[in-house]
Amino acid sequence: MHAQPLARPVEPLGLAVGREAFREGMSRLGAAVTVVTTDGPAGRAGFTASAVCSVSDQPPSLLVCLNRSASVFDAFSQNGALCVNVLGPDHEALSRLFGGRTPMAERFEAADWTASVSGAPLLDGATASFDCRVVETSTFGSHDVLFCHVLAVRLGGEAAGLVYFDRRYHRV
Ligand SMILES: NC(=O)c1ccc[n+]([C@@H]2O[C@H](COP(=O)([O-])OP(=O)(O)OC[C@H]3O[C@@H](n4cnc5c(N)ncnc54)[C@H](O)[C@@H]3O)[C@@H](O)[C@H]2O)c1
Ligand SMILES: Cc1cc2c(cc1C)N(C[C@H](O)[C@H](O)[C@H](O)COP(=O)(O)O)c1[nH]c(=O)[nH]c(=O)c1N2
Repeated sequence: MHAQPLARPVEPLGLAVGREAFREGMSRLGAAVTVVTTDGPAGRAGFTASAVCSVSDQPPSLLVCLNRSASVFDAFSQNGALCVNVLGPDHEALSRLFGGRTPMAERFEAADWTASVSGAPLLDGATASFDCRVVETSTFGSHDVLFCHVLAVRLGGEAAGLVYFDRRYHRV
């Protein structure tokens, strides 16, 4: 039998990869919703993040992508500690509050928090919380990628979550 030639006619893929096409595609990559917090010399801050990912279990580590234009950027880069709080099905309003343009005090007033080992606020009632020390930072495009060593994990009572998909929240 003869092997098929590898070259195939190029199919039109649709949208050229500009900013809009990229975002349109990414809107279909569903992601868990988290509120990432910090506290320390540069003060308390927090923001909603979906660009959070497990890196390695040895050492236990994860990454968070943070836009350098966010109001919280200086606090995160100076404190060097953060907590990733995985949101549950009832946390949609909290996600909106931490999703921008709300004064920091107002964001934190909407929930109860416990100080973690790193000093970053742990969200009471989170599905899971990862208390972290930032060990390395890479700058790429508009974002900094914060590589974090996980110091402690706290699990909530129920394994239920909130996913952002197609620009809407979905309870899982
Ligand atoms: N990674 C991120 O920084 C990120 C992720 C999700 C949402 N957001 C923010 O929330 C707003 C609303 O988002 P939406 O999902 O409802 O609609 P959208 O059309 O702005 O974004 C669609 C998807 O594109 C990606 N995206 C959006 N802005 C990005 C950015 N600056 N850098 C990298 N990826 C980005 C995300 O995966 C997002 O879910 C956005 O304007 C953005 O500021 C940022
Ligand atoms: C569902 C969802 C998911 C994300 C965001 C928003 C929303 C609604 N935002 C945006 C981020 O939360 C927002 O820019 C910060 O709250 C900072 O806003 P201020 O600059 O403080 O107004 C966001 N930003 C970021 O830097 N990395 C991320 O992964 C995400 N993910």
